[in-house]
Amino acid sequence: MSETFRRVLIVGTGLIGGSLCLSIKKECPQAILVGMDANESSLEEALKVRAIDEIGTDFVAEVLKADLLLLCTPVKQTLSFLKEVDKLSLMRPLVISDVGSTKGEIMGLAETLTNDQLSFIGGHPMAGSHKSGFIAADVDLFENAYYVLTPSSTVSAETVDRLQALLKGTRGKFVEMTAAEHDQITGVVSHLPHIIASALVKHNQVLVKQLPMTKKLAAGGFRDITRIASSDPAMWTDILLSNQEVLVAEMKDWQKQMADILNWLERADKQTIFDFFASAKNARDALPQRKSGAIPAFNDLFVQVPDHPGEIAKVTGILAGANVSLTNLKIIENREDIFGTLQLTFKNQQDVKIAFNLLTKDGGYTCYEK
Ligand SMILES: NC(=O)c1ccc[n+]([C@@H]2O[C@H](COP(=O)([O-])OP(=O)(O)OC[C@H]3O[C@@H](n4cnc5c(N)ncnc54)[C@H](O)[C@@H]3O)[C@@H](O)[C@H]2O)c1
Ligand SMILES: O=C(O)C(=O)C[C@]1(C(=O)O)C=C[C@@H](O)C=C1
Repeated sequence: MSETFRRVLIVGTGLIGGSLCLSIKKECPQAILVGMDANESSLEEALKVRAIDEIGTDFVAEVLKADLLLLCTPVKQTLSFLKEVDKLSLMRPLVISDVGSTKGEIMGLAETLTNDQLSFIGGHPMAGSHKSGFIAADVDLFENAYYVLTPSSTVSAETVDRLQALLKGTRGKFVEMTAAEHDQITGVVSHLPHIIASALVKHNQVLVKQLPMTKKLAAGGFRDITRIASSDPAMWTDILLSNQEVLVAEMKDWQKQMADILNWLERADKQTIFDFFASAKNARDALPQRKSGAIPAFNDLFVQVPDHPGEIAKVTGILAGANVSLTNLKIIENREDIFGTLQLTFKNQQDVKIAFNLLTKDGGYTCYEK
């Protein structure tokens, strides 16, 4: 049985770092988890629910004491931390891993580290959300999700085993691959779809200005395909710039595909259009089903409210009357001055269902879940 990590420093206790802390605490409660984050509220939330044991204040001092450093920040920030740690005089071995959505750039840097106390294992759990911060962290986020590891060339198999043992509570499926393979695959299945989702929302905005009803008619299809456009723009800027080469090639390919479809449409080529949809349907239907956990429930309810003073208090009053607590309430932009949308977030799906019934039946509100 290999030795476990005693003191773990997690930098970035947001969605991914926070979810990792929760799953480490579940299976390896003996590990001392020290959190650091630029956002104090994420740290305080994490400490409050004992996802971390301590809040660190001095990065260098904490690195010197840690056995494992988990970098859970946006990709470009992770690169800066790794460069900083490489310069330190470490008195004992330190294993470092990250969770960044791209692997080529970080592994390129990891292979040039000169500090012989460091071992770097790139990591990327393939599950997430459009939400950010510890508030969105979930102990089950990585259940049944692939967890990619890209150990650098000097790292021993035993060190990789130690990391996997610590992360056992994620219930992720660990898989090793090269950074280049990782970036090629995620470029296609994750990064390009994010660009397309955001471009679709931007495309829609033009018509929203001319025909405001566009917003209201955007139903399940538009909402499903654009959910990820609500993700953190800073994180996605880093991802695109970090996987630039792959994405430039993929976008050229995508443009070619769009040009082909445009051509079939202009020529009203019924058979080719049918074949396109049929082969896409077959491929989509053949995707492996994901078991519970990997697709997180967002516990959100969207409520349409008339733009009257006191309307928000009425909604929260109905929920308070039934003892249903909210974890977040957001007013979604409303330019029509007729109805606005409240995004209510609850602790679990059961509360979402109770709130849905109360607000539709007792309150007469129109509610939907995504
Ligand atoms: N969101 C996803 O779906 C997803 C999935 C897998 C991997 N990732 C990767 O995980 C990493 C974190 O993403 P996330 O979704 O948890 O984002 P997040 O915004 O929820 O968390 C990132 C945290 O890092 C903190 N941070 C940023 N710069 C910092 C700095 N200089 N010092 C200290 N703290 C700093 C932020 O305050 C934030 O709390 C990214 O590299 C991302 O590419 C994201
Ligand atoms: O489900 C989502 O919201 C995600 O965007 C998660 C998602 C993805 O599937 O593209 C996003 C980035 C990650 O690096 C891994 C997973």
